[in-house]
Amino acid sequence: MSTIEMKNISKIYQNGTTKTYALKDIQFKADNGNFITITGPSGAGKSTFLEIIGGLLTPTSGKLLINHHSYQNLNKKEKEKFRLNTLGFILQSYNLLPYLKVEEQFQLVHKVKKDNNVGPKLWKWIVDELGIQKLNQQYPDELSGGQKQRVAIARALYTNPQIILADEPTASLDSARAFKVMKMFKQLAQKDNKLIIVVTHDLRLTQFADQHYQIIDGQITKA
Ligand SMILES: Nc1ncnc2c1ncn2[C@@H]1O[C@H](COP(=O)(O)OP(=O)(O)OP(=O)(O)O)[C@@H](O)[C@H]1O
Repeated sequence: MSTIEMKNISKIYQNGTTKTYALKDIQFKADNGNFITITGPSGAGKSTFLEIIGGLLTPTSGKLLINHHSYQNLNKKEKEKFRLNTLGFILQSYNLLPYLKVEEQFQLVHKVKKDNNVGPKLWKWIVDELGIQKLNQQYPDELSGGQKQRVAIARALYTNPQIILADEPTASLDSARAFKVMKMFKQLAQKDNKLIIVVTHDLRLTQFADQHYQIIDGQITKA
């Protein structure tokens, strides 16, 4: 069972004397088995929201509960363990290592997390769904933007995370590919009981989600 809960989360960025109120008193709860999309205009706070859940950013105030435990109370090692074992993060920048072939990108993940990664059957399904079967021997700079994005999605799924956070995971994909990825996420939530949260500009993607939220001006509402 994986649950994320945000209680009165606010985030203020401060640059010199300039304050930006990126998130304002957010209340949010999500359970495993759900595929959730979050849309909103540019600068509304979507990435900030996702990065706080993923532990990449610390909120200015409020509480983040993961599986009913306070994330902020975990020590550094426990936070690293949670991120490695439970979380899959698909970032806007693909973050592929330029000197590794595609198959080596996955092997590297395996070196870092040896156990409880995806089994061969699920991995084959993921690779087929993403259409990356033939890319194993390519280096990132030999791939198109869409191919890089699909490899980055596969890499995040390799560790078989319970919670998947994705920031604009289909920005470089054409509509058909983007919809295929959404269907894959929906299936992973339903069949493998994962919690998947996708932040996107693309309103068409919300049709695949179990729940859809909007973030506007730092505030979240269920759509
Ligand atoms: N490191 C930072 N320092 C200062 N302000 C920031 C920082 N990161 C984000 N902001 C500001 O916080 C607000 C929310 O930004 P955020 O990136 O979360 O929005 P977003 O909805 O993800 O936007 P986009 O869709 O364009 O990626 C914006 O006003 C942004 O300019």
